[in-house]
Amino acid sequence: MAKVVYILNGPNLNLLGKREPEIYGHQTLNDVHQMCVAQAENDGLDIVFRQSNAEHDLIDWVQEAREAAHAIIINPAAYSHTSIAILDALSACTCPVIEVHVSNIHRREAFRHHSYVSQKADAVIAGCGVEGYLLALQRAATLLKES
Ligand SMILES: O=C1C[C@@](O)(C(=O)O)C[C@@H](O)[C@@H]1O
Repeated sequence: MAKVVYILNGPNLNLLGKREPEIYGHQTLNDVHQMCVAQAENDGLDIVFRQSNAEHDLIDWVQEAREAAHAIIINPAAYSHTSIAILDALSACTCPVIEVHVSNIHRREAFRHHSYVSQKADAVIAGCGVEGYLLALQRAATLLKES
């Protein structure tokens, strides 16, 4: 049975490709989904790919992933900087957690420099554009081969 990686996306990432392209680039979330499907196939992984603008959806999906996923890749978007609830949900998981940000949050406004989620994340990828999702999947594949 293939191992399962949940890829969860937070608020406003549905606007990827349209929203501030000078920061987030021109590829859409659907493009990212397709790229992830292709890479996961190569690595023999199954992915569950979701986006929500609602914090409670992300918490429910992390709780679902706690039972169903072998690894979690999450771009919590603005909730990275505010959500102790998402941190708590992730902290209840024993599988690897990889945090992704399309932009380099450390080169942006000061309020983006701190992420609650990073306290739990095994790895953080920021500033690699949407390629960051592929790097995260690659890392998840390595960790899951080791486990
Ligand atoms: O919505 C986002 C996207 C983001 O997580 C990124 O992918 O670069 C960075 C966050 O600060 C921002 O709120």
